[in-house]
Amino acid sequence: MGPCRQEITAGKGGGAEEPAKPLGPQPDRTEGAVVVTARAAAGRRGKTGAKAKPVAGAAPATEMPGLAARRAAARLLAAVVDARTSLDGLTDSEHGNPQFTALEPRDRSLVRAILAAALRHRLSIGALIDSRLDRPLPAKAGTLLHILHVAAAQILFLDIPDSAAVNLAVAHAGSDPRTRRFAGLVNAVLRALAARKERALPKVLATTRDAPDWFAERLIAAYGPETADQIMAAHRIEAPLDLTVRTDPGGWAQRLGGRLMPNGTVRLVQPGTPVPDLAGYAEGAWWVQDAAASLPARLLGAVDGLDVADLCAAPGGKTAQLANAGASVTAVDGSANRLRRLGVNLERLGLKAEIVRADVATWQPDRLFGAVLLDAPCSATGTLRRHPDVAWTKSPEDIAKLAAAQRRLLDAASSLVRPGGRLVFSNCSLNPEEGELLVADFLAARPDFRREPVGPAEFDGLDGLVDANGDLRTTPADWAAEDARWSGMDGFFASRLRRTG
Ligand SMILES: C[S@@+](CC[C@H](N)C(=O)[O-])C[C@H]1O[C@@H](n2cnc3c(N)ncnc32)[C@H](O)[C@@H]1O
Repeated sequence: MGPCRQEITAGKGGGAEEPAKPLGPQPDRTEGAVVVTARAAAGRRGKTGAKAKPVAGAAPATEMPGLAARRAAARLLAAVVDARTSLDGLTDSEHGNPQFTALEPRDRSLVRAILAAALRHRLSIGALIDSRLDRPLPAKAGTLLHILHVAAAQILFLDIPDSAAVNLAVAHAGSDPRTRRFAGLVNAVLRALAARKERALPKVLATTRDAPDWFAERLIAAYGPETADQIMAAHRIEAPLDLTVRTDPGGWAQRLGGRLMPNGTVRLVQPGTPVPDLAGYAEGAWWVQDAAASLPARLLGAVDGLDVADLCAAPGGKTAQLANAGASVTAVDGSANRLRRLGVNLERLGLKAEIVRADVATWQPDRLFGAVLLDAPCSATGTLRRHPDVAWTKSPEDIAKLAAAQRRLLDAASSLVRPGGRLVFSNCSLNPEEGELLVADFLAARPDFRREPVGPAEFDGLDGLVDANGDLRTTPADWAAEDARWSGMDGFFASRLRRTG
């Protein structure tokens, strides 16, 4: 099954390390083009004459401060783009990649920040690197390319001195037998990139879509070119921190220096404090939940005193909403680890639910439910602002497989609804195959269910988020604000169905 990319507790913070001291040669500030070839070895000159110097007087590569973090960043970037491994798993504090977990917390934050920048701008960075080469790198130059991307992400998007980023990349290349002979090329390309970034970066950002072709094409087909471009632009920016609060959202917005969004979500931008240290966290006044993720559970309507099955429930954002609204919730999920997190989250919030570990496809409880929510595991393409690896780890084939699996889960969920009861199907995908088309297919096969269209005025915040069929459809292009940092929401789909027979 696909990953679940919905948060309830602490988001993973970015943040650069303190500026590293310049090590060895300073970047060449020459504005002219430096065109280098793949054959340019250490000591060769680029066309401007910028000599690719070795790192003079530096400590052995393995001892250079900051090098382990860059190695880990390049290793993880390779795992994401070459092996399509999820970044969440790789950067898990306990079970993540050993090169990552061996780092100090400050370096882990740095690696996360580098990877976020490298993935959010992957094609722009690639275009800028290519523009510094007079011929493509050898086909097998994967490691070299990852070193260049990691350094370019720092030079172009992070608050790290160019000289530190360049020198660490040169040392990194020089310390690896696969890339040693390209250390000079790394030096020359990155120096040239740093020297020209003020002019070249805005140009390339304005003309590049930072998404794989298949991803962009599907967005354009589903939403039209204008909205698709807005969605892809939103993916370049770190998403705000959204909180669902138990009571008094206006008061909490004020206390936390945030904004009250139309649906009652409290939105913060770069709060500068780790989530667990924010006021209200310890006493369970709120939980982290994207504004769009808070909408599907509300489509069940008044649930006070109602028996609700929350299927695929962990880590429990929607369970918490339903329990907070007075429902008697049975939270079902197949993952023991994720259910543990759900339990911890509910405990912090002082909320209760019956927790069941089961495969939703085969779970057969001894009763039916008046309301069922299936928040299905999906491609998570709607969460790309928060998980920029998704575009690079997923493929069109994955989407077809995930849609088929969700269709099976929807059939299983439908068998748990009492006649007359409601079923809400939701996920955080932007692909109609996993949303609109899937529900159309279900309804065509199931005369015992009908769609119960959502009225755009049913509760505050739905304005503009309901499609012609009465389904909820949100994208990162919604809720556009003047300042992009306050804009958007995750891409979500939700359809409300009623069992008639
Ligand atoms: C989108 S996430 C759920 C997010 C959650 N509803 C929330 O609001 O916090 C999908 C969840 O489905 C679970 N899952 C995937 N396949 C499952 C299956 N066949 N049976 C039960 N749970 C499953 C995953 O473990 C994951 O926790």
